Amino acid sequence: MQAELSPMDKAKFVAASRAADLVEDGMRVGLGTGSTAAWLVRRLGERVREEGLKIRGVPTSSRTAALAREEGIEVVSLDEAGWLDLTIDGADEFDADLNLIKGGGGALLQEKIVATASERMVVIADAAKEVAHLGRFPLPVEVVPFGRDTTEALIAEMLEAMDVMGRETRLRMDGEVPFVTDEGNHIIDLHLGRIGRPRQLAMILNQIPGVVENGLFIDICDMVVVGHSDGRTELRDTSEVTAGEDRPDGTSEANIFRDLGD
Ligand SMILES: O=C(CO)[C@H](O)[C@H](O)COP(=O)(O)O
Repeated sequence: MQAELSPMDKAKFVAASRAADLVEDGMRVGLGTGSTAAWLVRRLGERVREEGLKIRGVPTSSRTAALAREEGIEVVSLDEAGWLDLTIDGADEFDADLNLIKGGGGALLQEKIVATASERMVVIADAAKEVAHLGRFPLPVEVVPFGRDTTEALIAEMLEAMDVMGRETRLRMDGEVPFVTDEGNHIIDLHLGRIGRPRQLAMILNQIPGVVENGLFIDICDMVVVGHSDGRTELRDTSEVTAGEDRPDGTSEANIFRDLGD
């Protein structure tokens, strides 16, 4: 099956496989949402079945919860688990400071709550997700349905006042109807092009009545596992860059590290 993977899926697969090796027996693990996180959940399911790995998983969406159960992972709520040892999730973009845009899959609210409740957050991403400046990917903002158009107008006004480059706001649709999140909210995607001050933007967005949460993850991610389509993986954290090898056939050489320097 894996011989048929597209180059991007191979990259996602190797990143997810390498991150799955960070999970240890007894851990309470936040399980991300999206196609990369789905590889992680499948790999953890294999480890549960084959190695008898015992973990409690806290999913970040109903989709991930269903997949984790299918894979035989014990699923618990965040409140049952309390503080988590590790969360592993995908991202739409990451920069050199490991700040992120997330929410392309519409699960940003649970993802941010779960990641924030974790001792450590590791992002798994194909190399195309790395950017010099956040904002090429539309920034998702979760809003309550009540007064949605007014909230959107307030966001647009704020973007103008902040002199943000691109200012297009677009309600996310699911066919003919607005996309609805697991919490029953809607998403407005902000097409900004480049976000000069992500920290400020994240704080200001959340001050607007009607905004529930935004997809900027600032100072939350501790490490990014970057996957390449040739099977290579690299680890990024804010202080160093290291690289290793993984194979897209599912076998792992994850302990081979090579220092890439600056
Ligand atoms: O934030 C997310 C879901 O809300 C995802 O992690 C993000 O959209 C990346 O998805 P994928 O792994 O499919 O590229």
